[in-house]
Amino acid sequence: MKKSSNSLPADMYLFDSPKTLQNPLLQHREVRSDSHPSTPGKAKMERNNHFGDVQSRSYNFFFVLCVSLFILMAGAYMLRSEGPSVEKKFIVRESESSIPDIWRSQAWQKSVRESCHVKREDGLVVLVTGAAGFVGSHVSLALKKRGDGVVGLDNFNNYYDPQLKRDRQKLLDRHGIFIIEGDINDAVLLKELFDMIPFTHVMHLAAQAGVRYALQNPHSYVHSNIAGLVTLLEQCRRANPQPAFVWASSSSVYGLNTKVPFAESDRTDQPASLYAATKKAGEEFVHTYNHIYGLSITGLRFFTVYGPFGRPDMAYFSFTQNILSGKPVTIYQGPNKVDLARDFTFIDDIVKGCVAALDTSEKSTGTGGKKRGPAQLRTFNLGNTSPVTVPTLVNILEKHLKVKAQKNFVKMPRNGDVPFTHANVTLARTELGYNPTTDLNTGLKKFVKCPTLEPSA
Ligand SMILES: O=C(O)[C@H]1O[C@H](OP(=O)(O)OP(=O)(O)OC[C@H]2O[C@@H](n3ccc(=O)[nH]c3=O)[C@H](O)[C@@H]2O)[C@H](O)[C@@H](O)[C@H]1O
Repeated sequence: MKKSSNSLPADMYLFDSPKTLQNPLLQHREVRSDSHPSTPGKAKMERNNHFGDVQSRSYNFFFVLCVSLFILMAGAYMLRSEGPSVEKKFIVRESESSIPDIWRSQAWQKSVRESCHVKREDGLVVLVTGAAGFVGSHVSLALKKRGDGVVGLDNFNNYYDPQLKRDRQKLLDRHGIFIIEGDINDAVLLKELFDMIPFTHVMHLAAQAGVRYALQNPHSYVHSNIAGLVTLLEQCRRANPQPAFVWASSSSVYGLNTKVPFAESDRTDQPASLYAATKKAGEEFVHTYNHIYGLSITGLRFFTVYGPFGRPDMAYFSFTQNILSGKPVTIYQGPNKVDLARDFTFIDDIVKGCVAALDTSEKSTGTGGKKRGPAQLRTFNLGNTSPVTVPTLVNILEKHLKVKAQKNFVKMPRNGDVPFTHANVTLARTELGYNPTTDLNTGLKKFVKCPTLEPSA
């Protein structure tokens, strides 16, 4: 068993410039209404009354049919269009003829190769998906700083302010990490990339995150967390050499499980949200790829990760913005006004868990799509092991911000939330040397100092 000794230098938290972060839920896609069916002509009806009646009735029928079809199609389109237009950047290229010139350019290929350059003995060569995201940017930096080769892949979608992702990209760029702007559903891009670089590992962190947003845009979860995952796994199983695959599942897979603390062997067949259902589905898919193709796979169930450079859609972040701008915070409560609780886990602890998972991954056993023997398949909880209630989270924020919060307590809506999470990390401790050391008070103090924070507009 190898243990990770990675630690993160303080300068990884420095942003180029503070930015005001927008609420992604306020963005809407416009619905087109300029395509009406054409009206049937009158001329033939006037030439023959009888035939005209029949024809008129069939024209009327045809007209009603067209209008009904139009309404159905418009309705379907409007349903798909709710919420931010996260889907607009999705690209599914089907042939090599559609490869953009830039990928063929020497400059682009040089950027990819240099980013993947390994600077330590036995260093890894890692593709990090979601590298402009919260966890992805931190993990990429940690790997690069110890001498591994790292290239990122991110579609820079607008689920939350893409400027934050661009700021992370600039930081990674300063450390020699190139992020390819592309989608995990783009099989042609993936093939091109794997043909160029023999990745030893894939750290798959790209996902449609957020529990409550799944009510508004379920398709984006299916697209990223299921279709995108399968596209990436397809590429990994065909690759020669096959990389070891480490990916982000979620504490949300425990769903309605009431046995605490949550252990990896507990029930995960009762998801409470569509987000959870897609992560659980992902766990089933990776099992299949391990079984059929010999891919070495490690799934990490993250428990409510927070910290500097974080996600503005999460409660600790949006609460901070609201407190700073004098707006109330809405605190959900369970039945009988029971406080909700989360096993909030600080980003540095999560990064150590991710790096340790990469370091302890065994090689995949297949080559070029054929399994040669059984391969490693693991699942670990990465949590903090000490749940904290949401009102306590707000109290800690008030203390560090030195501002009193206006608190609105409301009954928890039926939005996919679960009342509490609590990780048992015995397995990760034993096999990864995982040892979370940052309590919520210390972690939020670091978060509040992050220069990206500004009051909400
Ligand atoms: O571990 C995970 O698997 C997930 O963690 C995270 O989900 P959650 O644990 O739901 O975090 P987060 O939104 O910060 O809400 C925290 C608490 O505040 C409560 N909450 C939230 C909003 C609000 O307005 N009021 C409120 O009380 C809310 O009811 C909850 O009790 C990731 O977003 C998700 O992508 C996934 O990774």
